[in-house]
Amino acid sequence: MAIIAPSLLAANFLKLQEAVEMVNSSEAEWLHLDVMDGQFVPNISFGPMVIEFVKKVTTKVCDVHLMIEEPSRYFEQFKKTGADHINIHIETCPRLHQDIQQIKAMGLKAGVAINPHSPAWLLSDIIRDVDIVLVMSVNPGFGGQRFIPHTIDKIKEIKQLIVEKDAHALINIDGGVTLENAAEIVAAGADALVAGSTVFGAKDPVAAIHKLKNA
Ligand SMILES: O=C(CO)[C@@H](O)[C@H](O)COP(=O)(O)O
Ligand SMILES: [Co+2]
Repeated sequence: MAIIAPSLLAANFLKLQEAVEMVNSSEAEWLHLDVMDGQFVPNISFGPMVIEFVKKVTTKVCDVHLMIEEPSRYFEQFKKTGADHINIHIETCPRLHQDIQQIKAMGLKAGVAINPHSPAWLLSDIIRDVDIVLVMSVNPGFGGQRFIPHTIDKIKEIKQLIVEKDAHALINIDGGVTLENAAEIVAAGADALVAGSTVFGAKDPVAAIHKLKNA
């Protein structure tokens, strides 16, 4: 069964506490928090101040996805406000190895996120150092987009790389995950699924999480 990480980006921001409490009452293990800076991605979402309040209510693991330029400037701040995982993009980090070591030295799990255009082999020399690979199955910046089909092959390639390199990273898929495609994504090798609109757009979000988990 996959780990489920509902993305708060799709919640009603006027009712964030209700959204976090709904996730608390569900079978989800992680809470995915999308931080966007209007530079690396065209959208601006929320930052450490919001996460600090979310952390006071959530009982789940805080999986922070940094879609920002020079993310290392903010590692300390995100740790302080409650991140358990910090995911950074391979596309924004010229010193990725150093940044990953820094996240782990703070006692957090380190994830590397990879955009749809970046090939799986780029992970070859970092895969043994990371706890999570966050595979973007949409172009980052917005919720509610359609899953890019070639991600399925990419998941298989990354899974193979993990086996070949005797690595232990979890594969987390982010973007366009639905009740219809979740089973195929898990069958390809995904360990975790981020879901924004599928969860928060559902009439019964707790049931949607249950269905994703059992996909
Ligand atoms: O990082 C991102 C988007 O950039 C995601 O985490 C989205 O928030 C997922 O939303 P859905 O595609 O599930 O609606
Ligand atoms: Co995300």
